[in-house]
Parts: sequence; C-alpha cells; structure tokens
Amino acid sequence: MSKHYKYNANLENVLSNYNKERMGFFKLLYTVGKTNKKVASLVIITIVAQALLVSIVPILTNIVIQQALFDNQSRQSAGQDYGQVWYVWIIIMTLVVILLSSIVFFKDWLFSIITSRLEVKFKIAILRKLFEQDISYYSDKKIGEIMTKVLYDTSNVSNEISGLLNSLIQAPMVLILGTVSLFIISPHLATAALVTVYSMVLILVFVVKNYRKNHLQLRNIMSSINGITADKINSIRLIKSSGTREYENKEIEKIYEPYLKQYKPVALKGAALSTILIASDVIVAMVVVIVAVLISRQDSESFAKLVPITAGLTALTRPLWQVSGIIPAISRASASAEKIYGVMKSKPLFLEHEHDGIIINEDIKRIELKNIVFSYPEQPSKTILQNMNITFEKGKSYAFVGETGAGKTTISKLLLRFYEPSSGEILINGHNLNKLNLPVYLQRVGYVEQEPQIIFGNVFENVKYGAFDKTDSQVIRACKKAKLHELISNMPDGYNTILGERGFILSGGQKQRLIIARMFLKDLEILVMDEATSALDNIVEKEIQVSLNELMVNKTTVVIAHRLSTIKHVDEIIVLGANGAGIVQRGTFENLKKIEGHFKKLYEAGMLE
Ligand SMILES: Nc1ncnc2c1ncn2[C@@H]1O[C@H](COP(=O)(O)OP(=O)(O)OP(=O)(O)O)[C@@H](O)[C@H]1O
Repeated sequence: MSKHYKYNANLENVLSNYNKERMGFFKLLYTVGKTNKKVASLVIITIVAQALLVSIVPILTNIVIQQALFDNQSRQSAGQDYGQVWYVWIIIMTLVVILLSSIVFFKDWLFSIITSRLEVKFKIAILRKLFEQDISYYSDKKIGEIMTKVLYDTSNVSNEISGLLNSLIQAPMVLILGTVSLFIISPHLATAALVTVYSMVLILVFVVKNYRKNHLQLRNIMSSINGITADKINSIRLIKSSGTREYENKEIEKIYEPYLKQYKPVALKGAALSTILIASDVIVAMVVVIVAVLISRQDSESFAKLVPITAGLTALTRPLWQVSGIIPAISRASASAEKIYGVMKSKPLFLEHEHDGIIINEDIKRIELKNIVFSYPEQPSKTILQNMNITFEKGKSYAFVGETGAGKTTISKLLLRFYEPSSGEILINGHNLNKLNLPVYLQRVGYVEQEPQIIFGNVFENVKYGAFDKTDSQVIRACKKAKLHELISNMPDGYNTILGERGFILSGGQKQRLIIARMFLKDLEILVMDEATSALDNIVEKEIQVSLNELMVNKTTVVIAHRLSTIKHVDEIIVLGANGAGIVQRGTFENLKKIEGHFKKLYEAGMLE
C-alpha cells in the first residue's frame, strides 16, 4: 500500500472511529494534524517564525526612533555612535526582510499544497464512505445534499484550515508580543491602550456570539436547496412533458426565500464586526492621546512616547483584524466539519467482508432462502416477506409473479445483498450470504434491472464496467450477442462514442441491450432479472427476450416477472400473495394456469400480458 493511501486510510479511520456526537472544526484540525505530524510541525514553525519576525520590526524601529529623537547625548557628543546604530539597524532590517520574504514564500507555497491535498483527501474519504454505505442510507437523502457535502464542505474545510492556522497561531503571538513591547515603552499609556483594545475584543465576542449558529442554519438551508436543485434537474423530462416551466420558474424563487432570510442576521453581524474594528482603531488612538495629555502634566516625557506607542499599537490592532476574519471562518468551517463528520461517522448496517469473507471456489450449485422474514430498515413495522423457503438449483430458471408491491423486487435486492433478511438465512452452497466475501460473490451474479444504469463514458467503458480486465474485442463480441453491434458501428465514434450522463442518447430498449452485453461479458453463474415493464414495446421486448434467453443458458436465473412471455418457459413459477402474504403457489406455467388459485386469477385478469 502506498504512503499516500496509508495517510488517507488513517484520516478515514480516525474520523470514522471518533465517538462523540459532534466534531467541531478544532477537533477536525487536531485529527488532521495527528495523522500527518511532520507537515503539521513544519506549518507551525513557519507561522511562528513569521509572527516573530513581524513583531520584531516595530520593536527595532522603536529602538532607532528612541535613539534618534531622545538620546540627545549620543547625538551631540558622538555623531559616529548614532551613525553606527543607524547602519546596524539597516543591516538587521535587510536581513529581517530577506528572512521574512523567504519564510512567507515557503509558507504560502506549503499552504497551497496542503490545501489542495487536504481537499482531495477529504473528498476521497467522504466518497469512499459513501460507497461503503448500504442502499438504505440513500433512501431518505437527496443527491444534491450529498453532493454539497462532497463538493462544498470538503473545499470549505480545507481552505479554512490553512487560513485559520495562520491567524490562530499568529494573532495571539502578536497580541502578546505587542502588549509586552508597549509596557516596556510606557506602562501608563500601555495600560490605557490595552484596556481599550481588550474592551473592543469583548464587544466583538458578544456581537458574534450566535454567528456560528447562524452559519450552520445557512449551510443547512443551502444544502437542502442543492438537494431540490438536483431533483429539479433530474426531473427535466417531467417538467418538459408537463409544460410546467412557468410553475418551476416561480417555485425556484420560493426555494431561495429562506436562504435570503437567513442571510440577513449573518450579513448584519458581519457588518457589525467590520464597523467595530474600524471604530476601534480610532477609539484606541483617541484614548491614548487623551491619557498622554493627562499624564504629561506630571510626566513631561509621556507626550514624547506617543510615537513609539502608536507604532506598537499598529502591531496590536492587526491581530484584531485577523480575529474578525477568524470568527466567521471558524463558523463556516465548523458547520462544514460537522457535515463531513456526519457522513464519516455513519456506519453501514452490515459488512461486505471484502477481506475476511468466505470465498466459494467451486460452482454455485444451490441458493437456499431459509425461513426468510424481511422488513425494510426504513419501515421496520411493515413485513414484506413472510417466512419464505425456496431453493434455486444450478442452471434452472425461476420466476416470481404477484401483484404490484407483493415483494418481488425485494427478493432480487436480498439476493444482491442490498439488504440483509430480518430473520432467516440465504445460503450459497450452504454458506450464509452474510459471511461471504461480497465483491467476489457479486462477480458471479448478474443483475438486469428495470432502469438500466449507464455511466458517463464510451461504449467500451460501459460494457466493461465490473469486468475491467476484458479486452475490446471481447466487448465487441458481447455487443454482437446482444444485437447492439450494428447500432454502435453506425454511431459517429463507434465504440468510442460517449453515451452521456445516464445514457441520454440511447432508447429504453438500447439501454437494456447494453446491460445485456455487460452481462454477456461477465463470467456469470447467476442471473437476477427485474423485467422492464413499461420501457419496452412488445416488438422490442420480443427481440430482447431472444438475447435474454441466450444469456440465460446454463445459468441459474431468477426473474422478477411482469410478462407472460418470460414465465412460460421457466422451470418454476413462484406466486407471491399481496400484503406480505408470502408464497401462495408454485409450479410450472402449464400446471398453474389450469388449477384454481392466485396465479389463474392474475393470468385471467390479464396482469401477466
Ligand atoms: N426502501 C424501501 N423502504 C420501505 N419500503 C419499501 C422500500 N422499497 C420497497 N418498499 C415496499 O416494499 C413493498 C414491496 O416492494 P417491491 O418493490 O418488492 O414490490 P414488487 O412486487 O416488485 O412490485 P412491482 O411489481 O410494482 O415492481 C412495497 O409495498 C414497497 O412500498
């Protein structure tokens, strides 16, 4: 495993195994630092060095100003001495500038690199976590909301991390150094200035008290808007076919209303922050001058100390400006950190055992569904499958029929282990499916679903998906078997034609054929087919059936049937009763259509035409 992946795994593990309810920005910062100690130390060293050098400049300037203006003795009696101080100052300042420039250059370069790497690491970590989640994780979430987490929150956190590290370490250092230097120059004036400065900080903290909460709310609203936006774009066909463009135009305005409303307090507090900071500069200067005037009646030198004090104050108010940036940045970063952690901490309902699962080397001879009871985790009170017992023998074909909602598709989901049975077992050659190495098992299972999934990519990439080691000529052979070769050959770029997102350029039947070609390419033993009902017309359906029949040869096939043509020739039909009644009849087509019962009713009611 490369170092790069080790680091990712570390970050993922630490994030996944952190067991508190929330993870704020600071905890995330600590976690990132802990998983990459060397870079973190380098970052801290450069920031501290920069802060020290920045603070040294006013102190050095003060020394020279003092020497030049107030040390009359050295100026009058030894002009040479004064000249020496001047030259030494120039040399030191030149060195400081060279050192400071080098540090700033190195630090900024380092920060840019870290930001981009962190962003990628967060994105990879969150995407891997999303791949790990089981299907039920997605049933109550909008794609747009998930996209916001993957795209926005990861960028936000990584950008803020480098910016905030800078100000979080630098600001307190400069504040402390500035305070000390002011006290050295004049304790009275320093006290007056500092009381004013720190009062301003207190007011600042009070004003931004709820800033973080406001940002979190804003972030939640934006994420929900993104969810709705993605949903609208996905429903483009519905909008076009219903003539509802005007309605949608108005709807999107309404969707953004809460965002604008929530932005008001955020904008108000942001503006208050800048105002206080601008005012604080003037207020502090005023207070210092007033105090200097008052003191000058007893201490004549205090007025003269105004110059170095003002120089020192400039160094002190700078971190205050940084604080103004820190607070909203922490608020934004914390809101995003919580969202990232929300994904990272959620554990899948079951494991895929990709490292420790049982691998079956021999042919899959039998699949047994033993005493299966099933309810969806999303709706545990509703039993979908009731005490089901079926055995699928190698090379035979089975079809499930029943009214809509009877649980036919649910069986295919269990066989693909999208879900685990609530009780009972699915045994593959006698081994519990829950204990098998899932990726290896799925390599031998083909799934033809109602809505074929086409990825953004060319024909080769689409057909090879899941069988990446196959050659281009094997793909062409598979497409010929699926009766797709002629169509692809007539496309502008042939097999290199990009099929577009969700296969927009293909018809329903062509998409089905592409999936069949994918299945021909894989070395499958089991076929699970959820028949497309409405997508295909009768003629296309018949043509596709010919390809499917060829695909089914020598494979154990489980068909979720909606059409008569499929079930006529299967070895066994399993009839499911409505409302979780379970299996109510079994047999061949010829048998079932003759005897009184559920199947005959479905058949006669035309539900299988
Ligand atoms: N993710 C889910 N969470 C909760 N209930 C679900 C979920 N998916 C499906 N169901 C419910 O489970 C029941 C069985 O659904 P299933 O899709 O297996 O039916 P089906 O027999 O294949 O129907 P059809 O012929 O209409 O495709 C339905 O009542 C459905 O509402």
